[in-house]
Amino acid sequence: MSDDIRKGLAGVVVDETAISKVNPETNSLLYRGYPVQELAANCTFEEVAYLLWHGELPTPVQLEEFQQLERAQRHLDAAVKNVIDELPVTAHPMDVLRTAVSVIGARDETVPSMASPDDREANVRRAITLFAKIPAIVAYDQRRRRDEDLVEPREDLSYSANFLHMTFGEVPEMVVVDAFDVSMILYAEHSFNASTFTARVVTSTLSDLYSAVVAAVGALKGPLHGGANEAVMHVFQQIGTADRAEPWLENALATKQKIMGFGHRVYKNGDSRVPTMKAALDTLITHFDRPDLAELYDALEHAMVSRKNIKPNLDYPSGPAYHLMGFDTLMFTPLFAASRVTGWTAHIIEQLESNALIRPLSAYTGQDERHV
Ligand SMILES: CC(=O)SCCNC(=O)CCNC(=O)[C@H](O)C(C)(C)COP(=O)(O)OP(=O)(O)OC[C@H]1O[C@@H](n2cnc3c(N)ncnc32)[C@H](O)[C@@H]1OP(=O)(O)O
Ligand SMILES: O=C([O-])CC(=O)C(=O)O
Repeated sequence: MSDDIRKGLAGVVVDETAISKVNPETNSLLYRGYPVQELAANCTFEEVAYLLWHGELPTPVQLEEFQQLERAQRHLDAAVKNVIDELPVTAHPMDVLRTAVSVIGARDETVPSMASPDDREANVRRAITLFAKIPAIVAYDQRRRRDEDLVEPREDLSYSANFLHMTFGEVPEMVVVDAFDVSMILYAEHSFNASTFTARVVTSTLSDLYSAVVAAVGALKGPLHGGANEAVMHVFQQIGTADRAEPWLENALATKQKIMGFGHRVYKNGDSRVPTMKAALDTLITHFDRPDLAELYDALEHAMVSRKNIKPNLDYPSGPAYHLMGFDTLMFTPLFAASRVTGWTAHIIEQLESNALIRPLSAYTGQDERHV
Protein backbone atom coordinates (compact mmCIF):
# COMPACT_ATOMS: atom_id res chain seq x y z
CA MET A 1 0.00 0.00 0.00
CA SER A 2 1.27 3.47 -0.90
CA ASP A 3 2.69 5.57 1.94
CA ASP A 4 0.25 8.34 0.97
CA ILE A 5 -2.70 6.24 2.08
CA ARG A 6 -3.79 6.82 5.68
CA LYS A 7 -5.98 3.81 6.35
CA GLY A 8 -8.90 4.79 8.57
CA LEU A 9 -7.74 8.43 8.24
CA ALA A 10 -5.45 7.69 11.20
CA GLY A 11 -3.50 10.80 12.15
CA VAL A 12 -5.10 12.92 9.41
CA VAL A 13 -6.34 16.40 10.39
CA VAL A 14 -9.34 17.00 8.13
CA ASP A 15 -10.76 20.29 9.44
CA GLU A 16 -10.81 22.74 12.34
CA THR A 17 -13.22 22.68 15.25
CA ALA A 18 -13.84 25.04 18.18
CA ILE A 19 -16.08 22.58 20.03
CA SER A 20 -13.67 20.29 21.85
CA LYS A 21 -9.97 19.57 22.14
CA VAL A 22 -8.74 16.02 22.71
CA ASN A 23 -5.11 16.12 23.80
CA PRO A 24 -3.48 12.69 24.15
CA GLU A 25 -0.16 14.24 25.29
CA THR A 26 -1.69 15.83 28.37
CA ASN A 27 -4.46 13.25 28.57
CA SER A 28 -7.01 16.03 28.64
CA LEU A 29 -10.34 16.89 27.06
CA LEU A 30 -11.74 20.41 26.84
CA TYR A 31 -15.30 21.32 25.84
CA ARG A 32 -15.22 24.90 24.54
CA GLY A 33 -12.10 25.41 26.65
CA TYR A 34 -13.38 23.89 29.91
CA PRO A 35 -11.80 20.67 31.25
CA VAL A 36 -14.46 17.96 31.14
CA GLN A 37 -13.65 16.94 34.74
CA GLU A 38 -14.54 20.46 35.93
CA LEU A 39 -17.78 20.40 33.98
CA ALA A 40 -18.65 16.99 35.47
CA ALA A 41 -17.94 18.27 38.99
CA ASN A 42 -19.71 21.63 38.75
CA CYS A 43 -22.33 21.62 36.00
CA THR A 44 -25.46 19.75 34.97
CA PHE A 45 -25.77 17.97 31.64
CA GLU A 46 -28.27 20.65 30.51
CA GLU A 47 -25.64 23.36 31.08
CA VAL A 48 -23.05 21.34 29.18
CA ALA A 49 -25.43 20.82 26.24
CA TYR A 50 -26.02 24.57 26.12
CA LEU A 51 -22.26 25.17 26.23
CA LEU A 52 -21.63 22.83 23.31
CA TRP A 53 -24.23 24.52 21.11
CA HIS A 54 -23.60 28.15 22.07
CA GLY A 55 -19.93 28.23 23.07
CA GLU A 56 -20.61 29.66 26.55
CA LEU A 57 -22.20 28.32 29.71
CA PRO A 58 -25.73 29.71 30.17
CA THR A 59 -26.57 32.59 32.49
CA PRO A 60 -29.38 31.75 34.96
CA VAL A 61 -31.91 33.41 32.63
CA GLN A 62 -30.63 31.56 29.55
CA LEU A 63 -30.69 28.28 31.48
CA GLU A 64 -34.26 28.88 32.60
CA GLU A 65 -35.37 29.60 29.01
CA PHE A 66 -33.56 26.53 27.69
CA GLN A 67 -35.01 24.28 30.38
CA GLN A 68 -38.54 25.49 29.65
CA LEU A 69 -38.10 24.72 25.97
CA GLU A 70 -36.58 21.32 26.66
CA ARG A 71 -39.01 20.21 29.37
CA ALA A 72 -42.03 21.08 27.22
CA GLN A 73 -40.86 18.63 24.52
CA ARG A 74 -40.07 15.59 26.65
CA HIS A 75 -43.16 13.54 25.77
CA LEU A 76 -43.16 10.77 23.18
CA ASP A 77 -45.34 11.81 20.22
CA ALA A 78 -48.09 9.35 19.31
CA ALA A 79 -46.72 8.96 15.77
CA VAL A 80 -43.29 7.98 17.09
CA LYS A 81 -44.77 5.65 19.70
CA ASN A 82 -46.88 3.91 17.04
CA VAL A 83 -43.83 3.30 14.85
CA ILE A 84 -41.87 1.92 17.82
CA ASP A 85 -44.79 -0.34 18.72
CA GLU A 86 -44.62 -1.83 15.22
CA LEU A 87 -40.95 -2.78 15.60
CA PRO A 88 -40.15 -6.25 16.90
CA VAL A 89 -38.39 -6.50 20.26
CA THR A 90 -35.71 -8.47 18.41
CA ALA A 91 -34.65 -5.16 16.83
CA HIS A 92 -31.60 -3.69 18.51
CA PRO A 93 -32.49 -0.54 20.52
CA MET A 94 -30.07 1.44 18.32
CA ASP A 95 -32.17 0.43 15.30
CA VAL A 96 -35.27 1.55 17.19
CA LEU A 97 -33.62 4.87 18.04
CA ARG A 98 -32.41 5.36 14.46
CA THR A 99 -35.94 4.75 13.17
CA ALA A 100 -37.56 7.02 15.76
CA VAL A 101 -35.19 9.92 14.98
CA SER A 102 -35.98 9.43 11.32
CA VAL A 103 -39.72 9.66 12.04
CA ILE A 104 -39.23 12.87 14.07
CA GLY A 105 -37.24 14.34 11.17
CA ALA A 106 -39.79 13.35 8.54
CA ARG A 107 -42.57 14.96 10.59
CA ASP A 108 -40.73 18.26 11.12
CA GLU A 109 -42.33 20.50 8.53
CA THR A 110 -39.73 23.20 9.09
CA VAL A 111 -37.03 21.12 7.39
CA PRO A 112 -36.67 22.80 4.01
CA SER A 113 -36.95 20.58 0.96
CA MET A 114 -34.10 22.54 -0.62
CA ALA A 115 -31.54 22.81 2.17
CA SER A 116 -31.16 26.23 3.69
CA PRO A 117 -27.68 25.72 5.06
CA ASP A 118 -27.14 28.60 7.41
CA ASP A 119 -30.23 28.50 9.57
CA ARG A 120 -28.37 28.19 12.85
CA GLU A 121 -31.33 29.06 15.04
CA ALA A 122 -33.61 26.47 13.43
CA ASN A 123 -30.90 23.84 13.82
CA VAL A 124 -30.39 24.66 17.50
CA ARG A 125 -34.18 24.31 17.92
CA ARG A 126 -34.07 20.90 16.21
CA ALA A 127 -31.11 19.87 18.34
CA ILE A 128 -33.07 20.72 21.51
CA THR A 129 -36.02 18.72 20.22
CA LEU A 130 -33.86 15.62 19.77
CA PHE A 131 -32.13 16.22 23.11
CA ALA A 132 -35.55 16.35 24.80
CA LYS A 133 -37.13 13.42 22.99
CA ILE A 134 -34.39 10.78 22.82
CA PRO A 135 -34.76 9.94 26.56
CA ALA A 136 -38.47 9.22 26.01
CA ILE A 137 -37.61 6.91 23.10
CA VAL A 138 -34.92 5.03 24.99
CA ALA A 139 -36.93 4.76 28.21
CA TYR A 140 -40.03 3.55 26.39
CA ASP A 141 -38.02 1.00 24.41
CA GLN A 142 -36.57 -0.54 27.58
CA ARG A 143 -40.04 -0.61 29.19
CA ARG A 144 -41.82 -2.25 26.25
CA ARG A 145 -39.15 -4.98 26.19
CA ARG A 146 -40.00 -5.63 29.84
CA ASP A 147 -43.75 -5.56 29.12
CA GLU A 148 -44.14 -2.36 31.10
CA ASP A 149 -46.29 0.65 30.21
CA LEU A 150 -44.96 4.00 29.11
CA VAL A 151 -44.19 6.45 31.93
CA GLU A 152 -44.99 10.09 31.15
CA PRO A 153 -42.19 12.63 31.64
CA ARG A 154 -42.11 15.08 34.55
CA GLU A 155 -41.33 18.73 33.88
CA ASP A 156 -40.25 19.39 37.46
CA LEU A 157 -37.21 17.10 37.16
CA SER A 158 -33.72 17.62 35.72
CA TYR A 159 -32.82 15.89 32.45
CA SER A 160 -31.15 12.96 34.21
CA ALA A 161 -33.72 12.53 37.00
CA ASN A 162 -36.50 12.57 34.42
CA PHE A 163 -34.67 10.09 32.14
CA LEU A 164 -34.39 7.64 35.06
CA HIS A 165 -37.98 8.31 36.14
CA MET A 166 -39.28 7.53 32.62
CA THR A 167 -37.18 4.34 32.48
CA PHE A 168 -37.84 2.93 35.95
CA GLY A 169 -41.11 4.59 37.00
CA GLU A 170 -39.44 6.35 39.92
CA VAL A 171 -36.57 8.72 40.60
CA PRO A 172 -33.72 6.75 42.15
CA GLU A 173 -31.53 8.08 44.97
CA MET A 174 -29.41 11.14 44.16
CA VAL A 175 -26.20 9.11 44.06
CA VAL A 176 -27.59 7.27 41.03
CA VAL A 177 -28.93 10.42 39.36
CA ASP A 178 -25.56 12.14 39.84
CA ALA A 179 -23.58 9.22 38.40
CA PHE A 180 -25.92 9.14 35.39
CA ASP A 181 -25.53 12.89 34.86
CA VAL A 182 -21.72 12.56 35.01
CA SER A 183 -21.85 9.82 32.37
CA MET A 184 -23.97 12.04 30.10
CA ILE A 185 -21.45 14.90 30.44
CA LEU A 186 -18.48 12.63 29.71
CA TYR A 187 -20.09 11.05 26.64
CA ALA A 188 -21.31 14.35 25.16
CA GLU A 189 -18.48 15.30 22.83
CA HIS A 190 -15.17 13.98 21.50
CA SER A 191 -14.05 15.91 18.38
CA PHE A 192 -13.88 13.97 15.10
CA ASN A 193 -14.80 10.47 16.35
CA ALA A 194 -16.41 8.12 13.81
CA SER A 195 -20.06 9.02 14.48
CA THR A 196 -19.44 12.77 14.63
CA PHE A 197 -17.41 12.61 11.44
CA THR A 198 -20.28 10.68 9.85
CA ALA A 199 -22.66 13.49 10.85
CA ARG A 200 -20.27 16.03 9.35
CA VAL A 201 -19.96 14.06 6.07
CA VAL A 202 -23.76 13.93 5.71
CA THR A 203 -24.05 17.62 6.61
CA SER A 204 -21.36 18.53 4.08
CA THR A 205 -23.71 17.56 1.24
CA LEU A 206 -26.19 20.13 2.65
CA SER A 207 -28.50 17.37 3.79
CA ASP A 208 -30.57 18.09 6.93
CA LEU A 209 -29.77 17.79 10.64
CA TYR A 210 -32.01 14.75 11.21
CA SER A 211 -30.42 12.80 8.33
CA ALA A 212 -26.99 13.52 9.80
CA VAL A 213 -28.10 12.33 13.26
CA VAL A 214 -29.68 9.17 11.83
CA ALA A 215 -26.40 8.36 10.09
CA ALA A 216 -24.46 9.12 13.27
CA VAL A 217 -26.63 6.73 15.28
CA GLY A 218 -25.77 4.03 12.73
CA ALA A 219 -22.04 4.76 13.08
CA LEU A 220 -22.20 4.78 16.87
CA LYS A 221 -23.87 1.36 17.00
CA GLY A 222 -20.73 -0.56 15.99
CA PRO A 223 -18.70 -2.30 18.71
CA LEU A 224 -15.49 -0.51 17.72
CA HIS A 225 -17.23 2.73 18.75
CA GLY A 226 -20.31 3.21 21.00
CA GLY A 227 -21.38 -0.42 20.89
CA ALA A 228 -18.41 -1.22 23.13
CA ASN A 229 -20.19 -0.22 26.37
CA GLU A 230 -22.77 -2.94 25.74
CA ALA A 231 -20.04 -5.38 24.70
CA VAL A 232 -18.10 -4.73 27.94
CA MET A 233 -21.05 -5.98 29.96
CA HIS A 234 -21.27 -9.15 27.86
CA VAL A 235 -17.58 -9.71 28.54
CA PHE A 236 -18.12 -9.28 32.31
CA GLN A 237 -20.99 -11.73 32.19
CA GLN A 238 -18.91 -14.24 30.22
CA ILE A 239 -15.98 -14.01 32.63
CA GLY A 240 -18.16 -14.19 35.75
CA THR A 241 -15.64 -13.80 38.58
CA ALA A 242 -12.33 -11.97 39.03
CA ASP A 243 -10.25 -15.17 39.27
CA ARG A 244 -11.31 -16.10 35.72
CA ALA A 245 -10.27 -12.78 34.12
CA GLU A 246 -6.70 -13.76 33.28
CA PRO A 247 -7.40 -17.14 31.62
CA TRP A 248 -10.35 -15.58 29.78
CA LEU A 249 -8.09 -12.82 28.43
CA GLU A 250 -5.37 -15.29 27.38
CA ASN A 251 -7.89 -17.26 25.39
CA ALA A 252 -9.48 -14.13 23.86
CA LEU A 253 -6.08 -12.78 22.75
CA ALA A 254 -5.00 -16.19 21.45
CA THR A 255 -8.11 -16.23 19.26
CA LYS A 256 -7.34 -12.66 18.06
CA GLN A 257 -10.37 -11.04 19.68
CA LYS A 258 -10.47 -7.31 20.34
CA ILE A 259 -11.12 -6.72 24.02
CA MET A 260 -14.07 -4.41 24.30
CA GLY A 261 -13.64 -1.24 26.37
CA PHE A 262 -9.87 -1.14 25.83
CA GLY A 263 -7.78 0.90 23.40
CA HIS A 264 -8.43 4.12 21.58
CA ARG A 265 -7.53 5.67 18.23
CA VAL A 266 -6.30 8.92 19.78
CA TYR A 267 -5.39 8.20 23.41
CA LYS A 268 -2.58 5.69 23.55
CA ASN A 269 -1.89 6.20 27.24
CA GLY A 270 -5.36 6.08 28.78
CA ASP A 271 -8.64 7.89 28.14
CA SER A 272 -8.97 11.32 29.84
CA ARG A 273 -12.55 10.54 30.92
CA VAL A 274 -11.94 7.19 32.60
CA PRO A 275 -10.86 8.43 36.08
CA THR A 276 -14.04 10.54 36.43
CA MET A 277 -16.32 7.73 35.25
CA LYS A 278 -14.44 5.18 37.37
CA ALA A 279 -15.05 7.38 40.44
CA ALA A 280 -18.77 7.46 39.58
CA LEU A 281 -18.73 3.68 39.15
CA ASP A 282 -16.98 3.24 42.51
CA THR A 283 -19.70 5.28 44.20
CA LEU A 284 -22.34 3.03 42.66
CA ILE A 285 -20.41 -0.10 43.65
CA THR A 286 -20.38 1.09 47.26
CA HIS A 287 -24.03 2.16 47.11
CA PHE A 288 -25.21 -1.18 45.72
CA ASP A 289 -22.65 -3.19 47.73
CA ARG A 290 -21.11 -4.97 44.74
CA PRO A 291 -17.41 -5.48 45.58
CA ASP A 292 -17.42 -8.50 43.25
CA LEU A 293 -17.92 -6.17 40.28
CA ALA A 294 -15.05 -3.95 41.43
CA GLU A 295 -12.80 -7.02 41.69
CA LEU A 296 -13.72 -8.20 38.21
CA TYR A 297 -13.20 -4.71 36.77
CA ASP A 298 -9.75 -4.43 38.35
CA ALA A 299 -8.72 -7.98 37.43
CA LEU A 300 -9.48 -7.58 33.72
CA GLU A 301 -7.89 -4.12 33.57
CA HIS A 302 -4.79 -5.39 35.34
CA ALA A 303 -4.51 -8.43 33.05
CA MET A 304 -4.95 -6.33 29.89
CA VAL A 305 -2.43 -3.70 30.96
CA SER A 306 0.20 -6.26 31.98
CA ARG A 307 -0.34 -8.40 28.90
CA LYS A 308 -0.77 -5.72 26.17
CA ASN A 309 -0.24 -2.35 27.88
CA ILE A 310 -3.60 -1.25 26.47
CA LYS A 311 -5.71 0.90 28.82
CA PRO A 312 -9.48 1.17 29.30
CA ASN A 313 -11.58 3.69 27.39
CA LEU A 314 -14.76 5.40 28.66
CA ASP A 315 -16.94 2.43 27.70
CA TYR A 316 -15.15 0.22 30.24
CA PRO A 317 -16.43 1.95 33.42
CA SER A 318 -19.70 3.18 31.91
CA GLY A 319 -20.91 -0.33 30.96
CA PRO A 320 -20.94 -1.69 34.54
CA ALA A 321 -22.19 1.70 35.84
CA TYR A 322 -25.28 1.52 33.62
CA HIS A 323 -25.74 -2.10 34.70
CA LEU A 324 -25.79 -1.08 38.37
CA MET A 325 -28.25 1.73 37.62
CA GLY A 326 -30.63 -0.95 36.36
CA PHE A 327 -30.49 -0.50 32.58
CA ASP A 328 -30.74 -3.58 30.39
CA THR A 329 -27.42 -4.22 28.63
CA LEU A 330 -28.96 -3.64 25.17
CA MET A 331 -29.85 -0.08 26.17
CA PHE A 332 -26.30 1.08 26.95
CA THR A 333 -25.39 2.37 23.47
CA PRO A 334 -28.65 4.36 23.13
CA LEU A 335 -27.66 6.06 26.41
CA PHE A 336 -24.38 7.08 24.74
CA ALA A 337 -26.42 8.39 21.78
CA ALA A 338 -28.74 10.37 24.07
CA SER A 339 -25.67 12.22 25.31
CA ARG A 340 -23.68 12.43 22.07
CA VAL A 341 -26.59 14.00 20.17
CA THR A 342 -25.40 17.26 21.77
CA GLY A 343 -21.92 16.92 20.26
CA TRP A 344 -23.24 15.68 16.91
CA THR A 345 -25.60 18.61 16.52
CA ALA A 346 -22.95 21.14 17.62
CA HIS A 347 -20.70 19.73 14.87
CA ILE A 348 -23.53 19.78 12.30
CA ILE A 349 -24.04 23.47 13.04
CA GLU A 350 -20.29 24.17 12.93
CA GLN A 351 -19.88 22.25 9.65
CA LEU A 352 -22.63 24.34 8.03
CA GLU A 353 -21.02 27.57 9.16
CA SER A 354 -17.90 26.80 7.14
CA ASN A 355 -18.91 24.05 4.78
CA ALA A 356 -16.89 22.17 2.19
CA LEU A 357 -18.14 18.95 0.64
CA ILE A 358 -16.23 16.05 2.26
CA ARG A 359 -15.03 13.85 -0.56
CA PRO A 360 -11.58 12.24 -0.25
CA LEU A 361 -9.74 10.34 -2.97
CA SER A 362 -8.97 6.65 -3.27
CA ALA A 363 -6.14 4.70 -4.91
CA TYR A 364 -7.53 2.29 -7.48
CA THR A 365 -6.33 -1.32 -7.16
CA GLY A 366 -8.79 -3.04 -9.51
CA GLN A 367 -8.42 -4.38 -13.06
CA ASP A 368 -6.50 -2.37 -15.64
CA GLU A 369 -8.76 -0.94 -18.28
CA ARG A 370 -10.32 -3.73 -20.36
CA HIS A 371 -13.16 -4.01 -22.83
CA VAL A 372 -16.34 -6.01 -23.08
C1 LIG B 1 -16.09 5.80 23.46
C2 LIG B 1 -15.46 5.04 22.34
O1 LIG B 1 -16.03 4.90 21.29
S1 LIG B 1 -13.92 4.47 22.62
C3 LIG B 1 -13.70 3.05 21.56
C4 LIG B 1 -14.58 1.91 21.98
N1 LIG B 1 -14.22 0.68 21.26
C5 LIG B 1 -13.72 -0.41 21.88
O2 LIG B 1 -13.55 -0.45 23.09
C6 LIG B 1 -13.42 -1.57 20.99
C7 LIG B 1 -12.09 -2.23 21.32
N2 LIG B 1 -10.99 -1.39 20.88
C8 LIG B 1 -10.53 -1.43 19.59
O3 LIG B 1 -11.00 -2.19 18.74
C9 LIG B 1 -9.44 -0.45 19.20
O4 LIG B 1 -8.66 -0.12 20.31
C10 LIG B 1 -9.99 0.83 18.57
C11 LIG B 1 -10.84 0.48 17.33
C12 LIG B 1 -10.87 1.59 19.56
C13 LIG B 1 -8.85 1.75 18.17
O5 LIG B 1 -8.20 1.09 17.19
P1 LIG B 1 -6.93 1.65 16.40
O6 LIG B 1 -6.58 3.01 16.74
O7 LIG B 1 -7.20 1.37 14.99
O8 LIG B 1 -5.83 0.79 17.02
P2 LIG B 1 -5.16 -0.40 16.31
O9 LIG B 1 -6.19 -1.34 15.83
O10 LIG B 1 -4.19 0.17 15.32
O11 LIG B 1 -4.39 -1.07 17.51
C14 LIG B 1 -3.01 -1.13 17.63
C15 LIG B 1 -2.64 -2.49 18.16
O12 LIG B 1 -3.29 -2.70 19.43
C16 LIG B 1 -4.18 -3.79 19.37
N3 LIG B 1 -5.39 -3.43 20.07
C17 LIG B 1 -5.96 -2.21 20.15
N4 LIG B 1 -7.07 -2.27 20.88
C18 LIG B 1 -7.20 -3.56 21.26
C19 LIG B 1 -8.16 -4.24 22.02
N5 LIG B 1 -9.21 -3.59 22.54
N6 LIG B 1 -8.00 -5.55 22.20
C20 LIG B 1 -6.96 -6.20 21.69
N7 LIG B 1 -6.02 -5.61 20.97
C21 LIG B 1 -6.15 -4.30 20.75
C22 LIG B 1 -4.44 -4.01 17.90
O13 LIG B 1 -4.81 -5.34 17.64
C23 LIG B 1 -3.12 -3.63 17.30
O14 LIG B 1 -2.23 -4.69 17.45
P3 LIG B 1 -1.24 -5.11 16.28
O15 LIG B 1 -0.36 -3.92 16.07
O16 LIG B 1 -0.53 -6.30 16.83
O17 LIG B 1 -2.09 -5.39 15.09
O1 LIG C 1 -12.91 9.61 19.88
C1 LIG C 1 -13.13 8.45 19.49
O2 LIG C 1 -12.58 7.95 18.47
C2 LIG C 1 -14.08 7.57 20.22
C3 LIG C 1 -14.49 8.13 21.50
O3 LIG C 1 -13.81 8.02 22.51
C4 LIG C 1 -15.72 8.90 21.56
O4 LIG C 1 -16.36 9.10 20.52
O5 LIG C 1 -16.10 9.32 22.66
